[in-house]
Amino acid sequence: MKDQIAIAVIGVSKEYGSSGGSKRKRKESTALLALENISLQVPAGQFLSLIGPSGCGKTTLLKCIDGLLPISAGEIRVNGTPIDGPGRDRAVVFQDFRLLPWRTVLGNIVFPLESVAGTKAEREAIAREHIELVGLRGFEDRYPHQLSGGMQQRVGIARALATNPEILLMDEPFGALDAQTREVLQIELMRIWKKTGKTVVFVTHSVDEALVLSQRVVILSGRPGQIVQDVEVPFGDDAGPDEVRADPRFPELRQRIWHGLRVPATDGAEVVARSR
Ligand SMILES: Nc1ncnc2c1ncn2[C@@H]1O[C@H](COP(=O)(O)OP(=O)(O)OP(=O)(O)O)[C@@H](O)[C@H]1O
Repeated sequence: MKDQIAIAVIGVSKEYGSSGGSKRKRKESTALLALENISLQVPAGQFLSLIGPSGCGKTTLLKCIDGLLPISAGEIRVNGTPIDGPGRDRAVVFQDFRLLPWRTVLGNIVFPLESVAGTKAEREAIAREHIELVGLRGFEDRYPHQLSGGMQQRVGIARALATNPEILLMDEPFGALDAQTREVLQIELMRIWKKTGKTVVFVTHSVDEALVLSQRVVILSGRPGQIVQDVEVPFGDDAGPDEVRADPRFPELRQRIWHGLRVPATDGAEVVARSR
């Protein structure tokens, strides 16, 4: 299982505004090359972070892997099979949680299970297991507006995991949270990742967050996004945020990633990233 390739991105490019209409019309329209010739293999169970300047195509790549967005060139395979749309083997966690406001915590987590076979009692039992996993026992009957941002994102993570996808795609999941909540959820996510063994692709703007969480950091250039560096993170899966930051190798790695982020965009886009 460990050496199996969960996600293979093979020579993928993505151009927005390039489908439909005549060739001349497409050229005249505002076609935009977001990703260019991305190739990436993610072994099963790996925690990989994608980092890059704003607008470099991180979300686009995540959506392409999810199958939500058609690609313009190349191929994406999940467990060796080319994808042609979203599938139950993948789930996404969004920055803005995207919970159903009229449903309780339990109702939100049950929701994706409703299209899956099983009785109501079975679905609720699975949802309760995941409520427990993300530390929300006792909050089953609360509505999203009654929860803090951090708690809402715990629901988002539980909902994504409830259908037992093999791959978790996380699009800046902690970007909307304050620094303290963010760190608490980073620790929680590490615990959940180790317990579930999911393959995780995690988009972030934060170099520190990428280093604290991941086994590997892939750096994209400014638009069109291309892979400029692929960095193995050596701190080990059991190192918490404080230990990672205290590691003598941390400053050098951090510097190396920052350097990678300074590769100028071919279209002159601004290079932006956050240190935390
Ligand atoms: N639906 C769309 N139609 C046209 N262009 C789009 C669309 N979605 C994204 N883009 C453009 O594609 C480029 C990549 O966008 P994307 O959101 O993937 O970048 P990102 O790296 O995730 O950005 P950020 O870090 O700011 O969230 C940007 O220039 C964006 O304006």
